Amino acid sequence: MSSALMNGQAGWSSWPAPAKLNLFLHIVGQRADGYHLLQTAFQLLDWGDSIRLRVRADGEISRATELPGVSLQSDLCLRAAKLLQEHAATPLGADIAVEKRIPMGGGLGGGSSDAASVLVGLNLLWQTGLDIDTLAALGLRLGADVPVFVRGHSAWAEGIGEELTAITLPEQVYVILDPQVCVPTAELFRAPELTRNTPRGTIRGLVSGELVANSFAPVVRARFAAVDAAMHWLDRFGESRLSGSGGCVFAAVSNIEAANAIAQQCPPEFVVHVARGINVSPLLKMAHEFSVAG
Ligand SMILES: C[C@](O)(CO)[C@H](O)COP(=O)(O)OP(=O)(O)OC[C@H]1O[C@@H](n2ccc(N)nc2=O)[C@H](O)[C@@H]1O
Ligand SMILES: Nc1ncnc2c1ncn2[C@@H]1O[C@H](COP(=O)(O)OP(=O)(O)OP(=O)(O)O)[C@@H](O)[C@H]1O
Repeated sequence: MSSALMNGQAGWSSWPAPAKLNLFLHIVGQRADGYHLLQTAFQLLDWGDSIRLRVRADGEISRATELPGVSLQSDLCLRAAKLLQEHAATPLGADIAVEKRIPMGGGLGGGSSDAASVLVGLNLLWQTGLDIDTLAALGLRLGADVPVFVRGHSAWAEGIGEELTAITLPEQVYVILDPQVCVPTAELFRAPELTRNTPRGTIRGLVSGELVANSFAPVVRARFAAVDAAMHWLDRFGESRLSGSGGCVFAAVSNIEAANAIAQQCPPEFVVHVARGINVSPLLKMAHEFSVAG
């Protein structure tokens, strides 16, 4: 492996795990097993977590950094590594460190992206040779949002989020507000007041800017006052939207300078991030560089 891909400490390599926004999200039905059918647009961002991986010869899979509030059993990075290890029947193990920037339970897909980066990174480091379709299918067993991060392209999504069509969107700047509330996704999907028959949209509608609604927004705004307040505040600068099941909210702005000016005015109860939409994930680029470096 090229030494340029190692991050200086013996045996460790660093893998990006970008955040996502759901540019819109329509819940259009429900499957017999209770999972919801939706339409959404996943916009990958140039901002996110970093995962560091180090191969172990003894087969152990171990967490090298603490993830507050996340037990070893529920840690998506450890679960991703174990799933790949079992599926590929490799005797190798790994140490996994996460540099967390994406707020947990914020609707920005942090846990899912971390899991995807572990799957893609270890598949290369362990030389298990699984193709992207197999990795995406393994990822889907960990969460509905994992496949888009494995495939590494902003995408139109249907089904439960796994039927993906890569799309190329303008690389827009976004101001993202984190109202610092952890919204439990499963509980939101169970909400009796959730609209489950939103009319279907089209990619053309997305591109023309008609599709901005999120079926979760009325429910989340009614249940979490901080999310409602964040959307009200952001509405002064652009049409605010909810990402995923929340609690993070965002608005598109014309350029970085405008975004930074808005960020500077942000009230202290919200954490603000400025990020740019990207069509291709840095994970995909890293995987390519790694493969080329051999
Ligand atoms: C809201 C979104 O973030 C939009 O991108 C995703 O649909 C949620 O994806 P995720 O966080 O990866 O969620 P998962 O871990 O797969 O699912 C958590 C729980 O939410 C419910 N769930 C999830 C996805 C879906 N399409 N329908 C559901 O009803 C299920 O009860 C599931 O047990
Ligand atoms: N590596 C991880 N990073 C973040 N959360 C993790 C991780 N591993 C397990 N989790 C658990 O998963 C839960 C959801 O985390 P995540 O940050 O992906 O939420 P989210 O952004 O709302 O996801 P989504 O947008 O996919 O619904 C967390 O509350 C946490 O308990």
